[in-house]
Amino acid sequence: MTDHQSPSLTFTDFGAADAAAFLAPPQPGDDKYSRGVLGVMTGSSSFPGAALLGVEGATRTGVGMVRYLGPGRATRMVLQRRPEVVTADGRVQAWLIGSGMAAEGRDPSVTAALIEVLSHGHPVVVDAGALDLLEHATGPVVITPHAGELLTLLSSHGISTSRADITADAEHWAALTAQLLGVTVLLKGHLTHVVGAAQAGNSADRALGPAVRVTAPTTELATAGSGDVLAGILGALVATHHEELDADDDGNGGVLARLAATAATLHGLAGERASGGGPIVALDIAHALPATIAALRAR
Ligand SMILES: NC(=O)C1=CN([C@@H]2O[C@H](COP(=O)(O)OP(=O)(O)OC[C@H]3O[C@@H](n4cnc5c(N)ncnc54)[C@H](O)[C@@H]3O)[C@@H](O)[C@H]2O)[C@@H](O)CC1
Ligand SMILES: Nc1ncnc2c1ncn2[C@@H]1O[C@H](COP(=O)(O)OP(=O)(O)O)[C@@H](O)[C@H]1O
Repeated sequence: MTDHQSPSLTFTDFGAADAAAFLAPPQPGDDKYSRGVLGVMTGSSSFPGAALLGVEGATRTGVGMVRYLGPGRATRMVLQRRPEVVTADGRVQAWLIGSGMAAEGRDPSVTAALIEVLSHGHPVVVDAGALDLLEHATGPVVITPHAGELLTLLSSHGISTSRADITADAEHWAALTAQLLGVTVLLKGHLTHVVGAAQAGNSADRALGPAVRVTAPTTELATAGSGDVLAGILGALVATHHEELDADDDGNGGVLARLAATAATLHGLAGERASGGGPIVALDIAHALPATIAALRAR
């Protein structure tokens, strides 16, 4: 526990029925652009695989198009496996940034590109190695830290806690972070906690909510790259729901929080389907997404 006050929120369970509401198929009048284009700036020479994992998560969730902009080796890996991905710059409706990057030692040109993305005003999913750049965001942001990444983020704001504390009291720390930073928080773990936050206002009077909890249906999700796939799933959902996000005027980031909880739910159910009781690798989660989405739509 901690001395830092967090808003008193009541967390409710978010499950398959809630997620199904955000998984409708495209409409007859849709095309790839109207469905939504996701820009992805992820991966590095140290972690090129994270780029592919996020792109697989996004494309298997269903999205009009993915534009991947990253380092050469990661780009080659992405294109080799997913020739559908466009690697030219252009218009997007949402961004996914930071997976497979490390804030420390990040190339200045990469930092500048990430800051430019954040300053465009599009919704952005911010993961791993871009979490230090939140102050540059001008549009809605959802962050996807695990407890260790949240610890680093909070210490950069002068808040000292521990990884164990964050895990033990995830509701508190997710709510405190949402209130402090004005971003929707998806705090990963066996239980994933999501708190929506209004961008506007300051930490003293910021509107928060909804606050929801997603329980993982399998512990096999605890494997390298699993979170990179989750970030891709969320990126696709944000891109394909950009119009609902634009119209979200309830002042507390409600749509973004529900999309985040949908991503965690889908990720868990796909992992469970892929596992069938046995071990999985991260790509298995991505591959199980279409059948998982079909099952949720059929409910
Ligand atoms: N295939 C890939 O390219 C993958 C890339 N990843 C990327 O790797 C970056 C770092 O993510 P992490 O979640 O590892 O960051 P963490 O903050 O959990 O860990 C940072 C570093 O601490 C060390 N560490 C922490 N706990 C440890 C333990 N129990 N045993 C041994 N070493 C430990 C590791 O050296 C690790 O690199 C992110 O950008 C992430 O997206 C990971 O998602 C794993 C897969
Ligand atoms: N014990 C667990 N049971 C169920 N899910 C877990 C467990 N541990 C981690 N996860 C899930 O696995 C994913 C791990 O993400 P992350 O820590 O970012 O790993 P990586 O950086 O290797 O992708 C998250 O979605 C998290 O919720």
